[in-house]
Amino acid sequence: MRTIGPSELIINPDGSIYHINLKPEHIAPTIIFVGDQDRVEKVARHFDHIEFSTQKREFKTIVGSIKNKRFTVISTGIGPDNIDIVLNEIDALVNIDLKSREIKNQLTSLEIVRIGTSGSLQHDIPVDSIVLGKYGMGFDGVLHFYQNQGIFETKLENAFIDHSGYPKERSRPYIVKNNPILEEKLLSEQIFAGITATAGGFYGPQGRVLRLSVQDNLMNKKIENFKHGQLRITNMEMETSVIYGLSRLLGHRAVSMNAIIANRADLTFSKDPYAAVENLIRYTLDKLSS
Ligand SMILES: O=P(O)(O)O[C@H]1O[C@H](CO)[C@@H](O)[C@H]1O
Ligand SMILES: O=c1cc[nH]c(=O)[nH]1
Repeated sequence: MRTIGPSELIINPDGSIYHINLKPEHIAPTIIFVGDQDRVEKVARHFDHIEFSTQKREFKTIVGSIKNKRFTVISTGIGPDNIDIVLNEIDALVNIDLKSREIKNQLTSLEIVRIGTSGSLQHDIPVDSIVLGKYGMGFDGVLHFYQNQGIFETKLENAFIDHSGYPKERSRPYIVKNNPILEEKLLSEQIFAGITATAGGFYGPQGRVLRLSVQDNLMNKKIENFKHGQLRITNMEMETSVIYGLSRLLGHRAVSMNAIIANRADLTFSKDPYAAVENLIRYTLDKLSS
């Protein structure tokens, strides 16, 4: 059995894992990811009981329960690179024996739900609505650093690359499906569903122009126009592709839910983004705890 060295799996003196400062007992079967550390308490406000709370850097965690169902809610901060840290460390807490530094024989599969914010790319998906990502489309490149055979939707990727004339000097966009059983639990007629695109930045990588021009100012239009059967790219944010990709590789079940706070096609922004997020928190917790 392979032993994982101290430079690769870093354990703090108190026995917690390096960045997120958690121990195995802090990982509930259902994990909620939020970007903003202040959103952790907004989720936990709905818990009947709170058992633990901690924070290191942008990674704030509260463990609690609703009707005896246990949740760990953790802030991931901004961006796909942070998901690489949080998801690998959470997986290590359940699937690696921290004492022997060996991978366990019996692996645990977690339910992972992102409660995030995002920009809509479609005129008919307005601000303050909710979008569930059936697929994550990664412009970020993180999944290309892993052995990723069998998890990508290659046909769909090729159709998008042909449609958009995606620049060769960027990393190849990759597409990974969510967990359909968890999707069924979370979907309803009240919300939109489609491909959630993930960018490695908020401005240029999402086609926003302030002082700097972008390499291809038609890219958002091409993303908006892409159709594959019934599927289209609904929204853009900065985490979903890596959540879906790493969850598939590690055997976890993930779905990403986003409150639409900006409409990029209409150039509009929510008048009350906090109310939109609160609405998504209530919707998601209700579905997960019923
Ligand atoms: O509100 P959160 O969950 O952080 O999500 C979105 O907001 C951040 C950018 O403002 C990115 O993390 C993006 O994905
Ligand atoms: O447009 C948006 C809105 C929220 N988060 C993003 O990453 N993009």
